[in-house]
Amino acid sequence: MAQLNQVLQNVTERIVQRSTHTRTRYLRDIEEAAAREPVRKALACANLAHGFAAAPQPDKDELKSLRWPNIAIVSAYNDMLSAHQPLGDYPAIIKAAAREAGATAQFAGGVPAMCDGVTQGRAGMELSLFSRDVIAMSTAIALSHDMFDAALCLGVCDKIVPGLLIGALRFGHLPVVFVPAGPMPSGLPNRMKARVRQLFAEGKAGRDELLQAESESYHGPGTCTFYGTANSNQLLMELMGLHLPGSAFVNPGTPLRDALTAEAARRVAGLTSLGGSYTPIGHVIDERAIVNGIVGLLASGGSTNHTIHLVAVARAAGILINWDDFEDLAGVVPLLMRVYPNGSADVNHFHAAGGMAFLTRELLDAGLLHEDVVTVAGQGLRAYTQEPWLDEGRLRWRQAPDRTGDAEVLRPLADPFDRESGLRVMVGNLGRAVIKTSAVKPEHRVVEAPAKVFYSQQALLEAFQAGELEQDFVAVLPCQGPRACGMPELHKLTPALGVLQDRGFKVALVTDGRMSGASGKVPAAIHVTPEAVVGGELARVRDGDLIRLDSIEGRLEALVEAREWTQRRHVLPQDPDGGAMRGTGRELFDTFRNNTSGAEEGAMSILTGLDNRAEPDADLAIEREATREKDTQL
Ligand SMILES: O=C(O)[C@H](O)[C@@H](O)[C@H](O)[C@H](O)COP(=O)(O)O
Ligand code: SF4
Repeated sequence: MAQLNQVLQNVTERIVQRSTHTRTRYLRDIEEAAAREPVRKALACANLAHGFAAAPQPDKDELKSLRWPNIAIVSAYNDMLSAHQPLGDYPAIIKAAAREAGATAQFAGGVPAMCDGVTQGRAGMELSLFSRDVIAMSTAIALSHDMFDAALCLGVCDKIVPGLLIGALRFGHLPVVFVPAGPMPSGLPNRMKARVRQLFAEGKAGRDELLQAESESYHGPGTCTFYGTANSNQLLMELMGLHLPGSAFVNPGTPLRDALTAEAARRVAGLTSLGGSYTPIGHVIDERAIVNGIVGLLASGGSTNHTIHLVAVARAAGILINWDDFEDLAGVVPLLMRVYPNGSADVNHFHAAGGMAFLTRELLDAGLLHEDVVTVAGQGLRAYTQEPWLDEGRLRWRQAPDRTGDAEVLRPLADPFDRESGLRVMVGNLGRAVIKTSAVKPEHRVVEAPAKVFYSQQALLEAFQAGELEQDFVAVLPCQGPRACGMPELHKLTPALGVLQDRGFKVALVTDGRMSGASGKVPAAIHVTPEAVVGGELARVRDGDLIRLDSIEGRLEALVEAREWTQRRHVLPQDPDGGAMRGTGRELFDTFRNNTSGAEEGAMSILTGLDNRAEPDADLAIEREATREKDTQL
């Protein structure tokens, strides 16, 4: 255990060193912004009167008296995301609970939220990644009213929690609690849904049958039950200390869910400078919290999207991380959870088997999480080894079960699903990439096959339907990166590539685009950086080139004779930005595409002015090699 903890300490110390300049400045900035009295006291009368003009009289009196803390509600409610639909009822619960706690609460602002399930495979997916930055900016607009002593962020899905968190961190002097809605009850198992999709892709199931399966899987309010980016977000909010303990996977529309929402309002009021335990979010999210998030993501087989979002969130707090940090932790963090796409269970099964409290205790006791952290539940992460329950209507917390409720879903550290968590950084002559192998069978973790280059998902799917892909091949999709077309998820490829894999062909995907957190069984080296349209090596690949994807050794290579390779031109399609999509608003995001950083820097089109370019530097590589060598001796 001591050796595992040593790697955790080494990686954390490396991040602290790398971030000294930016983190010091961040802490200084939030110190200067912190107020020891109601923030709204600094407003002129006119500003203040505008701020409470529409408030109900009791709140107006309190807002005018400057006695009580005032809480901002920032919400991503809409009817498009099943996960966000329950949030519509939360402001009323929050306002009532705030008053009980001697505080007021105002709906400070809404943020947009895109459902990646609705836009998957469509032009709207090209706005998805940058919607994270729009959400961060919208959060800032809400909090910019300067009426607030704390905030509650209501959001669940993919880019929404990262966007809310980036925005809230830029008001790092405020205490902030994240409030989730929880997963929908289990419907048609995800594996059966995926099976019907493959049958449909093969023409063996009709559209009615497919729609029936999808509707039985996605059937009500709440987060989709696979372990994708949305549910990875919930795990991160717990392990980074921004949820009340055990909030992540309590179903919506239940008494326990509503009790946790009300308690979040009471708790955040108590965390203000007026509440006696001032806990600004900028102190909760420090290097240790970020490392705890990475460890939890790895141990759970979480979404690859967080090799981008977590980097961006860390930057917003002045903390610089890169993919080497993920990989070095992945070398010692075991896989303790198997939830679809990494298994057949869903997050409700995980929760019932012991859930976050069990997982947190196992990792803490192994020295794989920093315990000495600041959280919204108080000092130390040990509180998160408890789960909430209602004792005759009273919200309480109790210890996690000693044993897992289902060893097929959740394992103790002594008996992991895998000694390593299955996230690798791939290096070689095609650039740097990431791959998640926790859902890839061992026999598919090395693929060496001829390249077939496609410049769109549609082109590959048409080739599949035409029967042109009945062979071993590596699908290479360049020009899918952030600057090219907003780095869409290419998850629509999963059923077709899954059919070919099931037919016995060795298939893999290499792209500078993303995959969904729900992708999994087909080996995919994604987020290739630098991306093709800025000179990345994917643009040199030609049909027929032998590509080797070796996720065991972490190598991604075009096996082309060196001289021929370097003499090749970069080939880009006529319209490398994927073409202006008429009627989809794509052109409104030109500024984001033109200003975005690379995937390993969080693909950020905001905060790019911060002095935070952290490249994987030579010293780091030497140190990493040394750490690796040491690890192999473990
Ligand atoms: O990163 C993710 O987890 C995905 O973006 C997810 O939020 C999205 O909804 C998937 O597309 C759902 O999977 P299906 O498309 O397979 O339903
Ligand atoms: S998990 Fe994905 S599909 Fe489900 S509501 Fe969230 S964004 Fe939409």
